[in-house]
Amino acid sequence: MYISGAVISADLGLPDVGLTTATEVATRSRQIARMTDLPALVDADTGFGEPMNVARTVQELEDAGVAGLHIEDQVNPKRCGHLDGKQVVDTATAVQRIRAAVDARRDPDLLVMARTDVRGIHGLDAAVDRIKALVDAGADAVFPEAMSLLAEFEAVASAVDVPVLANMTEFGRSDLFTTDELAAAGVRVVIYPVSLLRVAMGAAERALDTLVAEGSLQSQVPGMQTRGRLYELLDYPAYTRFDSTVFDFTLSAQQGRREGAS
Ligand SMILES: C[C@](O)(C(=O)O)[C@H](CC(=O)O)C(=O)O
Ligand SMILES: [Mg+2]
Repeated sequence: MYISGAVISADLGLPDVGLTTATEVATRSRQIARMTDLPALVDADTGFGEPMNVARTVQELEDAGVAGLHIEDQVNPKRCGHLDGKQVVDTATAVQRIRAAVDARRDPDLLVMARTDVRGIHGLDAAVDRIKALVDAGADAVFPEAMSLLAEFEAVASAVDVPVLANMTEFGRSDLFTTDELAAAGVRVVIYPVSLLRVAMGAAERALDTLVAEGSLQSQVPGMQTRGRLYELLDYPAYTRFDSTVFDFTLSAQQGRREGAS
């Protein structure tokens, strides 16, 4: 399960250009990680400062309950890896960030993933060299950003022994390869970082247009998550052990109230 920096930024009404703080990302990560038993991988951007800040970021995220995080080699202010005009730090600085992250973790199982944005600036060969240096520095997995061809993933996967991640973000540099295609290219982890935000916000905008056009959301109801499903996800029934009235409503009672009101 992936916790996206771009989505945390959007959630705060901010562009994804390094404006969020480590505290905001850790707080949101804690809220998300507690809702699932799946391992959570969080986007730690550049680590929020110098290598010493990277160390503190790693511990804050570890305390938030994530299973792993990735640190990238962009300069600050960072930007979406699929945009033009990115800049990266030199290899020594990138390596220092990863070393700081690896040394700072207290849980040896916390996954430290190194992301490199070099591909979009200096090309694939330079990206592969950078990735090898990051793995030598202790990275447990790698995230080659803004790749465009399957063959590029293959080149990275055959250059290192650690798992390789593919970023299948829409409207980016890469075609949206299938998981089978990526697996055949040696990729072991795939993220769809902003996809559910795009799906949900696409639906929200269409619903608002409908409300303006039709004066009601009635026609949208079949596409909505039901009240029952939401309550199931939030585990309402579990709270009846504290207060038996918490979950004593029925849909027919609601129906009755509606009819009574009309
Ligand atoms: C993966 C990513 O870092 C993110 O924050 O989710 C972004 C996603 C995006 O902007 O599409 C990225 O830089 O690729
Ligand atoms: Mg990001």
